[in-house]
Amino acid sequence: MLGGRPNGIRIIPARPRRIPDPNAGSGLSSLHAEVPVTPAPLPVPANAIEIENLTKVYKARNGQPAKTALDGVSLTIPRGGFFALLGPNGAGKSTLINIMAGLVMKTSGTVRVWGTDIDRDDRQARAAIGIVPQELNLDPFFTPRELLEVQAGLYGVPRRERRTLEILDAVGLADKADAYARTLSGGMRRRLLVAKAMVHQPPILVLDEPTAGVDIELRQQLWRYVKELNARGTTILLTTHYLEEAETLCDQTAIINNGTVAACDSTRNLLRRLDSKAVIVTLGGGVPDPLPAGLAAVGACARGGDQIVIRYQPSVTSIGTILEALHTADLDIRDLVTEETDLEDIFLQLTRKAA
Ligand SMILES: Nc1ncnc2c1ncn2[C@@H]1O[C@H](COP(=O)(O)OP(=O)(O)OP(=O)(O)O)[C@@H](O)[C@H]1O
Repeated sequence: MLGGRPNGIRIIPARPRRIPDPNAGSGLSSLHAEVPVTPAPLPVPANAIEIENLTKVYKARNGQPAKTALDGVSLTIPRGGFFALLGPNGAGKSTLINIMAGLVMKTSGTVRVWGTDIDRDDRQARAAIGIVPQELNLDPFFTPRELLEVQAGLYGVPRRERRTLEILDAVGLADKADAYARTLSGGMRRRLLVAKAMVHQPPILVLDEPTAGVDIELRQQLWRYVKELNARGTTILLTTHYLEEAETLCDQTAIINNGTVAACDSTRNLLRRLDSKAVIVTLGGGVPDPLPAGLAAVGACARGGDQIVIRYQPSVTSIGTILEALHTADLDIRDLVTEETDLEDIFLQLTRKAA
C-alpha cells in the first residue's frame, strides 16, 4: 500500500526548472505546454478546497450562444473529507473540476486548492491534486510501469521516492506492470488512471465518474483502495451518477444543478431533509374498502394487491402513532416494512424543483 505523506507533500524538486504539462496524456486538455516549478513543501491548510463565488461563462462561439456553466458557486471541501459532487448532465461538474485542475479558465471568483489561490500559483495548486479523468485515455503502447514512471518524471518525483510497483500493487495491477496498456480491460485501465493520479502523492484525489462501466467486483476493489487512501488522510472529491455510491462512501455531498449549488451538507443531514418515510403493510385478508377511519387519518392508502402504504413525516407523526392506528384497526398483518428516503429522492426533488 501507499506509504503517503498526505498532509505535507513535497513533490517538486528544490532546483527550479520547467517541466512539461503533468496532465499530458491523461485525456484532459492542457492550457500550459510548460509550467514553471516552484520549490517548497506545501503547508497543511484547514480546508482542502475553498471555492468562493465561482462563475464560468463559456463565450459565444460558432453560432452557439454564451453559456453560464457556473453561476456564483461557493463550496468548502474539508481536509481529509470524502466529498461527493452530484448533478445531472450539464450541471457544471466537469467545468468545476477542470478549473481546479487549471484546465479551464474561470470567469470570476476565487479557488484555493490546498491553501493556494489558483490565481497566485496555479502550478502549486495543480501539484496538490491528482485527477482521474472520465475518459479511459491511455497510451496503448506503454506498460503500466512505464506510464507511472513517465508521470512521476513529469511531476519531478525523484527516482528514490517513486513507488511505482507499490502503487500498481495497491490498485491490483502489479501482475500487469509490464503488459501493454492496450491489453488491459476497461476496469484495469480505470484503476491504472487512479494509480497515475497518485504517483506524486497528492493530498487531494479527484475522481470524475470513476466507476462508469466498471463491473461490481472491480468497483468494490477500487473503492477499497480509495477508502484506504482517505483513511490515510487523502481528501477525496468524487463525481458520480451512482447515487448509492455517494450515499455509502461520502461524508459530505453537494448537489449542483444549472451551475449553482442546490444543496451542500453532510450526507446524513441531506438524507434527513426530505422528512419523509413510508410504512408498507401486507395484509392477510385483503385491503378493506373503505379503510378504517383511524388508518385513513394517518394517511394510509391502498397500494394494490394486499398492501397498504402509509407515508408520513417523522417530524410530525411518530412511528408509535402509526403502529397504534394499525393495532386499533385490528387487521390481519402478514408483513410490515419501512422505506427510507435515499439520496436519489433528495437529488430528484432538488433538481426537479430547480427545473
Ligand atoms: N467548452 C465549452 N464551450 C461551451 N459550453 C460548454 C463547454 N464545456 C461545457 N459547456 C457547457 O457548460 C455546461 C456545463 O457543462 P459540464 O461539462 O461542466 O457539465 P457536467 O455537470 O460535467 O456534465 P456531465 O455530467 O454530462 O459530464 C453545459 O451546458 C455544457 O454544454
